[in-house]
Amino acid sequence: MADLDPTYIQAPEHRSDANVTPNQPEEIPVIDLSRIEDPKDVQNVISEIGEACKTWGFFQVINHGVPYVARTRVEKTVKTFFDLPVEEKLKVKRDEVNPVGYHDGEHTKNVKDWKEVFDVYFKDHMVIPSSTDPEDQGLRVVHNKWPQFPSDFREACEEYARHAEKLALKLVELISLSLGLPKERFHDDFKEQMSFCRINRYPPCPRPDLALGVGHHKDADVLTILAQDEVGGLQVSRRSDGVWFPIKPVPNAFVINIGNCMEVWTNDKYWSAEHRVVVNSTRERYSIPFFLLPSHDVEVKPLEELVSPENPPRYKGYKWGKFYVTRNKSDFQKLEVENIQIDQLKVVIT
Ligand SMILES: O=C(O)CCC(=O)C(=O)O
Ligand SMILES: [Fe+2]
Repeated sequence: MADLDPTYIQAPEHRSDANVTPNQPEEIPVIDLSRIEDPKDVQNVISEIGEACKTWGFFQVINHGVPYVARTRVEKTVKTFFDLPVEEKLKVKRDEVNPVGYHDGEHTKNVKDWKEVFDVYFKDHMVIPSSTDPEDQGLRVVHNKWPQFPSDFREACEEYARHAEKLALKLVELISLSLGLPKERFHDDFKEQMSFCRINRYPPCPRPDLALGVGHHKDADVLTILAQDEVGGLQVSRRSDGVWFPIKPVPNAFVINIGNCMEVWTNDKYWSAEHRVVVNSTRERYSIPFFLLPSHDVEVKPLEELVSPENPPRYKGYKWGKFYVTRNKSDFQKLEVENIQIDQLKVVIT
C-alpha cells in the first residue's frame, strides 16, 4: 500500500468511509433560477430557496445567468497555470502578510488538505484589518498576485469573479425575501466586501481512505457560489443527523451554500452545513468557490427583525474583519488549538 505523509492523515471518525449511508435517495435541491422571471412562479422559487437553506444549507442552481463562456474560460486558464512546474507556481506564493496567490499547504482544522489552491481577491485592492490584535483598529490595503503565464489568467479570473458576485448578490436578495425581509436588507453589508475566489486543484491521492481534499468545515462567509467540475467528491453533512451526502455534479450548475454570517444573521434559522471533499486515486478535480464576504466593519449578529422574546439571540455579535483574520491564521500552520469557530460565540440559552 502506498505511503502517505502523516500530516495528511485524518482521525478515523473524519475519514471518507465514516458516517456515510450508501444509496440514499435523498437529493439536494436543484433550482432553476430562470423561473424568477415568471410572476406566477417567483414566489415558489423564493420558498424553495428558503426551505433548502433551512434543511440542507445547500442547493444547486441552473439557468443562473453566469455566461458559460466565462466559466469555461477560467476553468481552462487555471488548469494551464496549475500544470506549470512547481517552481513557477511558487513565484506567486501566498504569505501571511498578503494572503492571496498560490498555496499548497493549507490546513483545515489542523490536518493538511490534499490540494493546491490559488486565491484571488474580488477587487484588486481590498481593505482588511491590519492585524489580529483586537486593540489594533488599523486597516491595510492588499493586492492580488498575478502569474505572468498564462497571459489571460488575470482577465479570466476578474471576469468570472464579476459574474459570480452578481449571482451571489442576487441570491442574497432572494434569501432576504424568503425571510420576509425587504430584498435590499443586506445591501449595506457589502459596500467594502472582502469577497474572494479560490481555485482548488485536488491531485489524485494514493490513499483517499486516509486523506481528504478539504476536511470537514463550515464556510465563514455569507454564502458560497461553487463551480465544480464533473469528477465529484464534495459532500454535505445532513442537518438532521450528520450523515454525509454527495453533491452530484450537474453540468453548468453552481452549488450554493450558506455560510456562518447568514446562519448568525438568521439566528440559526438557516443552516451553514459542514462539508468536505473526498479525493480519489485516479483523477484530478477542480473547483472554484466564490466566497461572498461582508465589509470588514460589519457587526455580524442576529437580525433584530428575526429575534423575539421567544426566540432570543443565540450569538454574541462579532466584528467581521477581526473574526476573519483570526480564523485564517491557522491556514498557514498547524496550531496547538483549533482556530476560532462561530460556535464559540454562541450564547448559552437556558
Ligand atoms: O471543492 C469543493 O467542492 C469545495 C471546497 C470548499 O469547501 C472550500 O474551498 O471551502
Ligand atoms: Fe467550504
